[in-house]
Amino acid sequence: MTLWPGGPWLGGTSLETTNHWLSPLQVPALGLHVGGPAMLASQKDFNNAVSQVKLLKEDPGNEVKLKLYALYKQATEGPCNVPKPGMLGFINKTKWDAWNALGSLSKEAARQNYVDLVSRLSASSESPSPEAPAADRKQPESDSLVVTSEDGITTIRLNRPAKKNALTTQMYRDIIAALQAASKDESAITVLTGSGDYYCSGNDLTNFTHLPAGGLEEMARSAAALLRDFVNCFIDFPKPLVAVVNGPAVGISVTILGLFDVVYATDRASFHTPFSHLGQSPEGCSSYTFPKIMGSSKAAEMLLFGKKLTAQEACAQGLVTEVFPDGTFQKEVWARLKAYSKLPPNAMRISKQIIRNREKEKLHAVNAEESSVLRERWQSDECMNAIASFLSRKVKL
Ligand SMILES: CCCCC/C=C/C(=O)SCCNC(=O)CCNC(=O)[C@H](O)C(C)(C)COP(=O)(O)OP(=O)(O)OC[C@H]1O[C@@H](n2cnc3c(N)ncnc32)[C@H](O)[C@@H]1OP(=O)(O)O
Repeated sequence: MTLWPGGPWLGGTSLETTNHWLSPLQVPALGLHVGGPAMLASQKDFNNAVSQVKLLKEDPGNEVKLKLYALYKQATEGPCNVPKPGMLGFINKTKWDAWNALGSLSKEAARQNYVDLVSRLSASSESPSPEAPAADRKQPESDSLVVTSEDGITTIRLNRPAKKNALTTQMYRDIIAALQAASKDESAITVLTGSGDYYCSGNDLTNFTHLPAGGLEEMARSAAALLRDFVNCFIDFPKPLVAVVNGPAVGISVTILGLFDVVYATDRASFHTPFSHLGQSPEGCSSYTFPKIMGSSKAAEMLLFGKKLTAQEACAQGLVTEVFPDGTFQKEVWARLKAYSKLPPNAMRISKQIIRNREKEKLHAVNAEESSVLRERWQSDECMNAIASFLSRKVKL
């Protein structure tokens, strides 16, 4: 099926015959009204992305083209308000459905999602080979992350036990690179875990003390961009992704659990999202995934009031798949994962796709919004004071 014959809305010619498969999107992107939070992609970024699409080396397929089409329309015209085409106009109806499915997504968020999608497509069309063997994997820049591949399992291990595996800026970047490599390597399953007694104590609060030349505003801008890229990698990760939660988890290490396929926890683990205490707001798509997983009032208790859950409570709420006694945790979990890793990898990928795909655009929109809100929060007195209190040892969570 081609989705791109000339249609009454866009007046393009058949893309397959002209070899300009996205020509319908080349509607002049000039003179469009755009506003919204400064954090989201600018009009210039959007125009660049529209141009970049024409340079993609590979046709991304109809499903992706449909997404690009819907996001373009939403970004330039806002929510779909044209009449639904009749049953006979099948292609136009498919396009209309895609646009309409974006609901009331703001023009700004649609523009951001369009830019993100094009950037991911450009990156993957530039990658030299679809399968990067583990031996060729670029190793993380620091020892704080250890990536290994064995028995069909790629393991990304946070390795900063003296700091409770708090995530430095470099670690976010290394995790992004590790996930990108794992998505293309030969392993069937990817695992995130921690070294030592903690799984992860969340964002390293000293990240906020390294002020760049542009000051607080620039620090918040670049942290929000990094956060968005980091979370996007989890949203888009194509293989089964398992968290092996070897101890307490705090902040972003908890929120992204909603983007994992399976979460195994030791009975020593706890799950804590103290965002209000820190003058911050939820990320990792938890403002969307947590209410879906555990219901809105349980999610609010965690995300607004910072209620810490035990492993058993988190399991009862659906955030954790299964809890194991600490003494046998590693043995039991790895034995199980080794058995799962022998299942046919393509079947697992495809099943994950079916389960997750229809949520992806929504998750990208949520991620863009959460990052944008946090960019403001990080510049607030509430947040600055909370971080100063932790760093001066006045407060511990
Ligand atoms: C760019 C993307 C941003 C994404 C936004 C993310 C948001 C979040 O993740 S919010 C959550 C942030 N995390 C925290 O607020 C946790 C802060 N840490 C603590 O409250 C405690 O350290 C603890 C409860 C996690 C552990 O307490 P305890 O067992 O008593 O151990 P210590 O406090 O002595 O910790 C040992 C050592 O580690 C340092 N450390 C621990 N966590 C962090 C952290 N998140 N950031 C920076 N440093 C951390 C702690 O300061 C100690 O260091 P030393 O004193 O040098 O030994």
